[in-house]
Amino acid sequence: MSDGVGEDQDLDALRKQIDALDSELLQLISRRAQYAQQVASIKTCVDPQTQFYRPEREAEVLRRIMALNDGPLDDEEMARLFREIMSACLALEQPIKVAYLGPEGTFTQQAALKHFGESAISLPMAAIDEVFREVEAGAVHYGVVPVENSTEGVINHTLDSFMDSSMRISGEVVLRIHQHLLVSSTTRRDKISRIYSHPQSFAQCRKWLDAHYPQAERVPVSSNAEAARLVRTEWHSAAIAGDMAAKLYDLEKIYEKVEDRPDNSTRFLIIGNHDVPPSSEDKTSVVVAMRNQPGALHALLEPFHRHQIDLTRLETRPSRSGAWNYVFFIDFRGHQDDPHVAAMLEEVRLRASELKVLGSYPVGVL
Ligand SMILES: O=C(O)C(=O)C[C@]1(C(=O)O)C=C[C@@H](O)C=C1
Repeated sequence: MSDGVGEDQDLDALRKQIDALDSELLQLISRRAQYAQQVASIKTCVDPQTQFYRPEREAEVLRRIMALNDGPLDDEEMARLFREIMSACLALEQPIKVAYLGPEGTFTQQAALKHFGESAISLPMAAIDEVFREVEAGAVHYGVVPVENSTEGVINHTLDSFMDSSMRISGEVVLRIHQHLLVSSTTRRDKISRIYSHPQSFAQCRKWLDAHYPQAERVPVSSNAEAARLVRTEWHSAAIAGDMAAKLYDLEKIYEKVEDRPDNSTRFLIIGNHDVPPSSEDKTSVVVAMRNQPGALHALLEPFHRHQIDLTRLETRPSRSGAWNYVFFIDFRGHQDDPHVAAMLEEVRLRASELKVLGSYPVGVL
């Protein structure tokens, strides 16, 4: 049995070691931040209109850290810590403004902070096209919009916005979506007769709700955060929403992770005004219009196959003009500057009635 004295001494000794390491870490992080400041002055010297945020470099930094990591913290955890250090360094160079599909507390805000880190200034927008407009107008540096969910499929509004816009995709981020049943401190838990949520979230939790709350009225609202807000005002209501909304409105989770599929995740796109140079692992997104004739889809896909380019997604949207008979959204591995990708795109351009490259960007790291 321990007398407590030896234990205290062991603890003291370990905490001294931790203090010493923290002092070293502090100095190292400060030196890193100074280097970032020097990088910023070189960038401004070379080009006064420079981009401070460099997605390809950030992806490389995080990938390198994950490859070097030997534990005990896992790779993702370590990358998240470095994500925050880099976010703070970038904020020293230039505070980065990011518009996202709001309101505050949505999964899109969570995705924005996961991608840019907590030092970014995140601004909620009421609709997807507003995010596009803010970026286009230069009111913010970047925008974040959802594009597809593993359970519910593509978010058409985002794809349609790309058809009318000159915005470029500069990154992607995938978020595991966990939905919870939330109540406030005044909710009568045995009397829940109404549940609020966004239609997509209802769809992701349909079976769970049928099994647990078959009688409750399901009221669709514009966002999960709005659902959480409404719960605060009604004693017989609950909301299906995520952690950020729960925290923002101080709600309690009475059931956690109620999504029907355990791998439920949403992919978000980062939109900006600039092309991103290659990193070691990139994806490209294009939108292609084909004439309405037999074999059109085969003609479109054949060059991808011949150049051995790996398709990661293919979506069709109805065209909105005569020229755009079939519109395909295609994602594939590789960067538009890679010679074999550039050659393939040239061939597709000849076969299509229109081809627009939406951007090449690093494959999501976190
Ligand atoms: O390497 C750069 O260009 C930097 O500005 C430094 C740094 C970093 O902290 O590592 C910061 C911001 C950029 O988005 C990328 C990397």
